[in-house]
Amino acid sequence: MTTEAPIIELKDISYFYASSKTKALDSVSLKIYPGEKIAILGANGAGKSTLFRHLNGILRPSSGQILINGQEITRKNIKQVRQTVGMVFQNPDDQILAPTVEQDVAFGPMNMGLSQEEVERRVAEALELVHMSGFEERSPHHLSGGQKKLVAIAGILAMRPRVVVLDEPTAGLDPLTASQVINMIEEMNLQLGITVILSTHDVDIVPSFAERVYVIHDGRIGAEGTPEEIFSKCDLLRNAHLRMPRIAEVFRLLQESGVDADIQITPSEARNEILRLLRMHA
Ligand SMILES: Nc1ncnc2c1ncn2[C@@H]1O[C@H](COP(=O)(O)OP(=O)(O)OP(=O)(O)O)[C@@H](O)[C@H]1O
Repeated sequence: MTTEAPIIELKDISYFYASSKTKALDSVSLKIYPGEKIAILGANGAGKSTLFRHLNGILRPSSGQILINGQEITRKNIKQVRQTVGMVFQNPDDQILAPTVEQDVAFGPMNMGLSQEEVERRVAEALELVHMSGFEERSPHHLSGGQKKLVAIAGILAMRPRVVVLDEPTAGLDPLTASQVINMIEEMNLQLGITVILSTHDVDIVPSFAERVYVIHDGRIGAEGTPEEIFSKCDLLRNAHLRMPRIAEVFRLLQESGVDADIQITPSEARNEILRLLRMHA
């Protein structure tokens, strides 16, 4: 965490869907700092998408305050807010509208009033970043789910936002495509300094991706901390309908069998711990 001011701050946000009489968010407070990689971890129906829809002004809170770059979202600054906070929706079909990939990725930068030359430059750059160069003339609707997701991310990157919010970016993707999408998200954080916030219920992708995790359950923030802190709270995870990462479960089973192992949550830390145990017992 840095000493900089938060780029996103939520103060005591609540949201009530009148149609389903659901309090989807209940006094949610959080702070996101520039350059961070954040995971919002929660089970189905926990409130992740509702939370995200507040971050670029799609929904207005029933109560509480949202500050983007220190400013409340107003009708006047909403365009600027959406250029600061780019949103990648769960279902790429909600986002992809143009007949070709190129036109689709160009949509955002064109709406920003940029010159044709600049739009073309940004489209080429964004497609290269998501490894989709060569797909310019293809119809987005005839791409695979993973490719559609990458085109949707390119469309957001072309606007050069400071923050990218991704709602369940790996949902419905096969394991290889899911890890390619996560790698690509990490690259955009590392190379472009973009703050990344993703939501997921996939506990196995969180440890190697996130620097900080917020656990959301029934519209409330249940915990905040590093992945190590979060995944040491077994009761909290169980109450939130989540679990430990598979790797950590192996170490818990070893502990139950009497092995003096420390619980690890990433493959590389797991390897180090196993090597340590092997050396100890050699
Ligand atoms: N448009 C809506 N109208 C009425 N109720 C809604 C609407 N969208 C969500 N809800 C309700 O609000 C609660 C939170 O839903 P939300 O979609 O934010 O959860 P989520 O964590 O994103 O879930 P998932 O992982 O299943 O996508 C749920 O109880 C849901 O039924």
